Amino acid sequence: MKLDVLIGLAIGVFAFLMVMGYNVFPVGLLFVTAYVVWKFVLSRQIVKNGNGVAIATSGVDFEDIGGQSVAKKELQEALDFLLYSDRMKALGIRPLKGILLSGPTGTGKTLLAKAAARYTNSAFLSVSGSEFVEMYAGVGAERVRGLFRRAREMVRKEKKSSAIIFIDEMDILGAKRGSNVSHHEYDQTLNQLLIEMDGLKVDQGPHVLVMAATNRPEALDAALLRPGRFDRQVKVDLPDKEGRLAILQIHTKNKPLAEEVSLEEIAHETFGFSGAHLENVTNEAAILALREEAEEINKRHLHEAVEKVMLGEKLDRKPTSEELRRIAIHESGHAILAETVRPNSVSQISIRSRGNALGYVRHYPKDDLYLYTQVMLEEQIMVALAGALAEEQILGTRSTGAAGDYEQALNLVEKMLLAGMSSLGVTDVSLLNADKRQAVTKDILAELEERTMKIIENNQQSLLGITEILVAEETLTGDTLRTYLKNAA
Ligand SMILES: Nc1ncnc2c1ncn2[C@@H]1O[C@H](COP(=O)(O)OP(=O)(O)OP(=O)(O)O)[C@@H](O)[C@H]1O
Ligand SMILES: [Zn+2]
Repeated sequence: MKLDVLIGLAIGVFAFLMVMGYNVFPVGLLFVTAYVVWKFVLSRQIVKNGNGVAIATSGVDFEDIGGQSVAKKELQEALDFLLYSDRMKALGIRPLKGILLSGPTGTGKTLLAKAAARYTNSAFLSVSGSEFVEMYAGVGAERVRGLFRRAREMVRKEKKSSAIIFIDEMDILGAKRGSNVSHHEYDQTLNQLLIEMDGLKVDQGPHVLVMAATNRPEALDAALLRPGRFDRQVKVDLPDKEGRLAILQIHTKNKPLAEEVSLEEIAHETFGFSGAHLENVTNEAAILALREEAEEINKRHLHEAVEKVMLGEKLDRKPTSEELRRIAIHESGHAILAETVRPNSVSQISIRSRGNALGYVRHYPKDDLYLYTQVMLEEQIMVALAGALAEEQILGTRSTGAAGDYEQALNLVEKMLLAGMSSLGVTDVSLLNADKRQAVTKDILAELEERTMKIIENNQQSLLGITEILVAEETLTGDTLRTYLKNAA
């Protein structure tokens, strides 16, 4: 190698100079130290990128994962194949080689893989699919080979019974082959992975289990899902209310919560949040408490943290007072409609701009619903339309602030059409021409607008009253809103 020749030459020159009586020893020492450090860093780099990062698994147990009871159960059942491999072997059952975890980001797939390693007393190696993306042909495939080699080494060194290789972002490495010419390199890498998995035998050396995670299972090459490869699939979904509560409990275990705090309530309000979002909420709440030098995390800290995670940071630009009043009218319109068609459904109204929402009304979801009736869809559309209609009723004009509402309303109308809930009855919507479709949509919206406007007209005094409170206070809880409406009636 060129470098070695250079080093040899350098040593020669230094030796010559020393013999000639020059004191070059300190300079030489400096060079040697620099070389050793460089070499060390480089070798670490190769291990890190090439063979996966070994991660200590201590600390993650299945109990540390909130909710996901179905995923946990399926996973544990699959892992029992590994734990009782002797019994499996006796019965001639094919060894378990791959498990695919699929689901949205932040739902705990990595946590599940770590817990799996602990459950089965396995060495744990974690890599990301993106680490295999290289410009040089063959590098990715070589990395895959190195990864399996290293997994077997770790089993021996750490005296474990097996190894689990966790590949995050599997879709980057395992995308459908041949779908893109420039992906030729991934194809080789994927082939190598399949070869390694096919070569895994129970009676030869330590057992290696591959766990992969993806949020786009449909993008994976079908060859990966064949028996003997990733033949177990575990779906990891967003947590339901009970799951959210469990996750909140886990992440507040070491945090001082005020007596008044109800995690149930927070779980109720955070429909659609992932585990990672919820962890973020508890952390943000603690930061807020710290900022206020409070000793405990109270209700308000948690509510603000939910808002922050949901809508991003506060906008820098403050709307003018005229704009604020319009926003307040708009949000009051949404809120009054919501309380009329579905009493007790509003959880909070705000005219504080965050992210790209100027103001918002938060609703309590009807416990995680999967089916909608026509009445419910119509009510939702009316709530969406009410913002702009309130503006029109009080100020005489609508504004661009309602664009998002219209989009939502149109989506809901689309749902109704598809479900046969329009004057067309049950029909293949895709066969309708655009004009026909638009005419039906228009009819539905016109009728609902009329009904919405009536409700707004009947409640104009309350609408103005709530607007004033909002302008003064910026936010209003659902309870305060209901008390106000009751007193106004
Ligand atoms: N079910 C859960 N219970 C407790 N904490 C959770 C749960 N799900 C997610 N978290 C929190 O979110 C963080 C991220 O989760 P994790 O990395 O496991 O998600 P992931 O599904 O692998 O996401 P990605 O697809 O983005 O890699 C965890 O470190 C944990 O703090
Ligand atoms: Zn709106």
